[in-house]
Amino acid sequence: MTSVLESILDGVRGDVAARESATDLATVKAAAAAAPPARDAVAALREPGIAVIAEVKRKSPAKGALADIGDPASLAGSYADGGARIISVLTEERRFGGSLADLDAVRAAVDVPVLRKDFIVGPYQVHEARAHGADVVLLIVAALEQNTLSALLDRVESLGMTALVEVNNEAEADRALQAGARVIGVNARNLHTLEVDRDNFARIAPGLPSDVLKIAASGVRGTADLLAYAGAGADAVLVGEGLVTAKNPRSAVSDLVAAGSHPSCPKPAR
Ligand SMILES: O=C(O)c1ccccc1NCC(=O)[C@H](O)[C@H](O)COP(=O)(O)O
Repeated sequence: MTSVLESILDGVRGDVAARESATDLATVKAAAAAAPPARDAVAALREPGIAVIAEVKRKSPAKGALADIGDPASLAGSYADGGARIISVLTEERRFGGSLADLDAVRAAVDVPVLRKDFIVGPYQVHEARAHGADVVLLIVAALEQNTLSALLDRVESLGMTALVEVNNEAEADRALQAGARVIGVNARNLHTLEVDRDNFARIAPGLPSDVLKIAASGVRGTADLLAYAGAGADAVLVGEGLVTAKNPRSAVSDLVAAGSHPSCPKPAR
């Protein structure tokens, strides 16, 4: 049976092929080269306290419609005002309702680094990300052969961006390290089954080198989850649903930021 991830990837490959036949790689590369330099996301993640990466997420395969986000720039502005260190923008269209136009709008609205959150399958999307102002690009280990993962990571870094390499188990974490990942996201959500296991981070993070930045992704509903992830060694949490469904996204972010910088919060393990 086709897993959720495989079916997302099938759609993404078709969409990338269509965009590439409209605008060729050379044109996208030139636009990327002309873009202002990428912001330093690693420095942002290394600031004191647990970093909050706040996501612009309209819908998802797991939950369906989450939020009617008419103005992603305004939402991103609220996240940044609340203290988010990085804004994550889901650009996948079919299953998440995102777009590169969302990335453009968010890039223009905030000064903090912006993550292109998508299902990257090849170099075209990496150059596209840079051309649209992304500073960070997500690479999902489960979606990529090892040689492709290593090549894409090198390409992301060669464009001055940071690769956030996502894993869901120890074998994927080993592959991320082998590829040279310096920023690893441990997703609580299994992208094949959509099952969320918040203990996943605590199982995997202790096996990662101390100089690797560790991001706990998915399933953060409030400060208790942030504190649990911090106690297990997280440098940052990545939050989507909990923020887009909040009555006041700015205060939801600032509550998380306050919890993550309170003296009683476990310090990032670096
Ligand atoms: O969110 C999903 O349903 C999903 C399904 C399949 C692949 C990826 C998916 N989500 C991407 C993410 O990693 C999350 O958007 C991100 O970690 C935030 O998660 P949450 O805070 O639980 O919305």
